[in-house]
Amino acid sequence: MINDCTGVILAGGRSTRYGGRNKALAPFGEGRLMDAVLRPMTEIFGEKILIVSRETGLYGDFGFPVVADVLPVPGAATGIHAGLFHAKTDTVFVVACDMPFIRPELIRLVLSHMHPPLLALFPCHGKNHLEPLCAAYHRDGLPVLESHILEGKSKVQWIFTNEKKGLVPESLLREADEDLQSFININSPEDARKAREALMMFP
Ligand SMILES: Nc1nc2c(ncn2[C@@H]2O[C@H](COP(=O)(O)OP(=O)(O)OP(=O)(O)O)[C@@H](O)[C@H]2O)c(=O)[nH]1
Repeated sequence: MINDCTGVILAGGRSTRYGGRNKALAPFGEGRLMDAVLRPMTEIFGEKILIVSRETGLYGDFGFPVVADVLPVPGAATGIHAGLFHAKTDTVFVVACDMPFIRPELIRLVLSHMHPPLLALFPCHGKNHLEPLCAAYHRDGLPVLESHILEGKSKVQWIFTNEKKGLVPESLLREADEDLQSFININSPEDARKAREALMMFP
């Protein structure tokens, strides 16, 4: 178990592409989509997990603290900001509530490369495709994150300067997760249907 880091699950989205029904609570496997994300996260972080949302009343029955966004700008970046703001550790590992195939090995790999002076560390695969919603962040990045969000910039992967930003290359990622399934995310009911099928074939 990793002690000096908090696992943060982003769950304050509007699920527009999911038809407006909260996808975090959608049935998935033997539980809900959120349960599928919580399982690998608890394997790594134990009790040290925060669920971050605009509304804090939605997730009380998952057994983890639910904390509220701090900035009034909707978006995943605001959730990351709130995770860093509320966490009691300097480092957080953030994952979206719609990434049910995230592998504990991948989380461990990313965190093993998170060292000063990095403020953010992103998995990188394909043609320079960064994964800001499955990444590690340091508390010292809060001010820069906050000012960019308030300026209306939401692409977290481009907020940090090159010296403060690290990338975990695809070759290393594949050692932890050969097919990079960790990065599959569920946006629509059709995505969920395909993922449930995959789950039945490869439980
Ligand atoms: N805390 C918090 N999380 C957010 C917010 N907006 C999005 N998220 C989360 O960020 C992750 C990625 O969100 P998206 O899939 O891009 O957006 P979404 O709102 O969930 O879905 P769409 O409305 O279909 O775009 C999901 O885990 C969301 O729950 C927000 O304002 N606050």
